[in-house]
Amino acid sequence: MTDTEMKMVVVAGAAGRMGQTLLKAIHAAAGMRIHAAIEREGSAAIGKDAGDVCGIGPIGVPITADPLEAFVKADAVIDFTSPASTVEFAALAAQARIVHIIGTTGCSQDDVEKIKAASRHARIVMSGNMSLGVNLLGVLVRQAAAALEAVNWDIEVLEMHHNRKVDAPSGTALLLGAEAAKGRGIDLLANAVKVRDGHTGAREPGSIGFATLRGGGVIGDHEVIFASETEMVTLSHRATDRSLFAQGALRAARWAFDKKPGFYNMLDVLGLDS
Ligand SMILES: NC(=O)C1=CN([C@@H]2O[C@H](COP(=O)(O)OP(=O)(O)OC[C@H]3O[C@@H](n4cnc5c(N)ncnc54)[C@H](OP(=O)(O)O)[C@@H]3O)[C@@H](O)[C@H]2O)C=CC1
Ligand SMILES: O=C(O)C1=N[C@H](C(=O)O)C[C@H](O)C1
Repeated sequence: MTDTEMKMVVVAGAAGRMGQTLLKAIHAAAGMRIHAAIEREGSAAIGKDAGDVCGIGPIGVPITADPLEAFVKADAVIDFTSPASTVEFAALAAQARIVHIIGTTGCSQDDVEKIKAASRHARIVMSGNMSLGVNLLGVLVRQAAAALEAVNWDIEVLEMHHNRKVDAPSGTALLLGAEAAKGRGIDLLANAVKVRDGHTGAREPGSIGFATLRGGGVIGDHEVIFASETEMVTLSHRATDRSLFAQGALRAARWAFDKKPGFYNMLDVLGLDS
């Protein structure tokens, strides 16, 4: 391992589902070190050893609520937290000139603009899904949407997640919807139907519909359905272990290390056609 490789990594939201998964993945990764682990001010995890929190035993890294101190000598921060904290961390990552990997979903357009502004000085990779499979699926959805013309084929995106998820539709569903819109040459925001309730009227031709299911411990299921009068094509992905997302995030951090400041996504990291 040399100074030209990713080493010192900060985990934001260290006590969360993804935070714990990331701590374990970084601890096991060749050449990478858990430089710091941070949580929200007032969290019950503050002061605890990050290794104890994620179940690998003590590693001598206490969880703190001081992101600036954590970022200053770090190479990267990996952040699966909440929109407000992610916007704050992007500004601090820019100040510290480090890599910022963002898995947080549910960010508003305004949040994304602020994150993009921070990417003038930070190398930021942001994606609603860090897995190879979902990003490949996105490329396939774009191709299918381009090939199956809107006049005959309706597009619906269905997702199911665990009962603790707080945002809807999922970041992945929106990523897949965006790829479908790209394939059709339309704007997703102007054509998305995210809620149906009551007397909705007939389906708007050319729209892209979203349906959200929540229940149990489902890690992440997604389907993109192309439906015509006479046939149906379904492209789908199922995540069966959260370590999938952590491995994608580590890959993104390594990739971003020698890049120029900028706003990147997983298609850039994976070298898939964008
Ligand atoms: N892109 C991808 O591939 C994936 C994205 N995700 C996304 O990642 C995010 C987190 O998911 P998940 O781990 O399941 O959620 P959790 O709620 O389990 O974890 C989020 C953690 O972040 C903490 N947090 C909130 N605010 C701050 C702050 N200001 N500073 C430090 N820590 C903070 C939370 O603390 P507290 O609970 O005290 O608020 C919590 O411990 C979600 O947006 C989810 O959709 C998840 C999986 C894959
Ligand atoms: O909150 C989750 O758990 C997940 N969130 C991401 C999303 O919103 O798509 C990715 C994954 O599906 C798990």
